[in-house]
Amino acid sequence: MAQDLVDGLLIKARSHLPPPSEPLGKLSKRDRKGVAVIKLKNPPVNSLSLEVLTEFVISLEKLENDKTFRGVIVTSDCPGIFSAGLDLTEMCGKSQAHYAEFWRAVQELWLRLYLSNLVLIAAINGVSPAGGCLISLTCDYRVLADNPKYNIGLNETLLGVVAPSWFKDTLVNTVGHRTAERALQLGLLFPPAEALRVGMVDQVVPEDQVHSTALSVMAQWLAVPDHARQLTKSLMRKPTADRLVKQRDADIQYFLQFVSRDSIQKSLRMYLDKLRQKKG
Ligand SMILES: CCCCCCCCC/C=C/C(=O)SCCNC(=O)CCNC(=O)[C@H](O)C(C)(C)COP(=O)(O)OP(=O)(O)OC[C@H]1O[C@@H](n2cnc3c(N)ncnc32)[C@H](O)[C@@H]1OP(=O)(O)O
Repeated sequence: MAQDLVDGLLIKARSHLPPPSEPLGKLSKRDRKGVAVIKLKNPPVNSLSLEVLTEFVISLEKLENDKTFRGVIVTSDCPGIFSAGLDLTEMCGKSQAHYAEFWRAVQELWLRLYLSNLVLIAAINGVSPAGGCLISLTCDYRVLADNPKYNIGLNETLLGVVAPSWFKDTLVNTVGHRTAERALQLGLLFPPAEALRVGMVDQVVPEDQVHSTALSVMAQWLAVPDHARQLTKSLMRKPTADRLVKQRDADIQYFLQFVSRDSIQKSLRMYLDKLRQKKG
């Protein structure tokens, strides 16, 4: 087992058998070949800082270019938290140049994940608001741990900000227009049973079965010839991705204008203060 620890992101690239302590589930040894595991590791809440976003993109690129790998399981190393979403401190009180660099990195990660040739399975082992939810939505399949605390959704409006059009598109492509419209306006975070009902996740399983289920699902997806599956994925997703590709700079400018507004800075600061005060 090759293991590589990058700042903020633990990558376990598994080209051989897992250690015997891990349950094999229903999988044969062959099924597990060529599957990497990307574990987000940026304690305490796996927020997506510029550094994490950058490392994530580099790791994906490495896996895409290494023909040993055909699938990736995306999961978390932080107990109870898949990802708290974009790092709010990257969007508060920083320079215009910083905002631009940060937003380009968010765009880049979304494009890489959404159009990845690899099979991506999200093993969601914790709460997953906003950007955390977005990461899982870019995957081909989502397995969520059955824990009432593990809410998932795009809650941006509750922070006083707006989910960008490509966040919205990703959700619409997953759950349909009406469900997305309601979820986005209300900033809904769905508990597991609701998330399953609306199609935000594909399966809800007991917490100790998330990883083994993700591996079983992976085997099913890897049984399909790569070229046919990849072209089909591209057919389904490229029109959505192209909308951002065609206007990346304009999207960054829009973000800059939006995030620089006093009212938005105030909303974000208040939200962060509220999180900090929670501790008491
Ligand atoms: C183009 C168009 C224009 C569009 C322009 C706008 C586009 C914006 C799109 C935004 C996308 C996003 O993802 S915005 C991010 C949305 N994320 C969220 O709402 C999640 C907020 N976090 C939480 O709800 C909770 O922290 C949760 C994840 C459940 C974990 O709860 P816990 O009790 O375990 O932990 P907490 O005590 O709350 O948090 C531990 C510490 O982590 C910090 N923290 C928590 N979440 C954080 C976060 N996202 N970023 C930074 N820091 C965070 C807290 O402040 C604490 O800091 P200390 O007190 O200092 O230790």
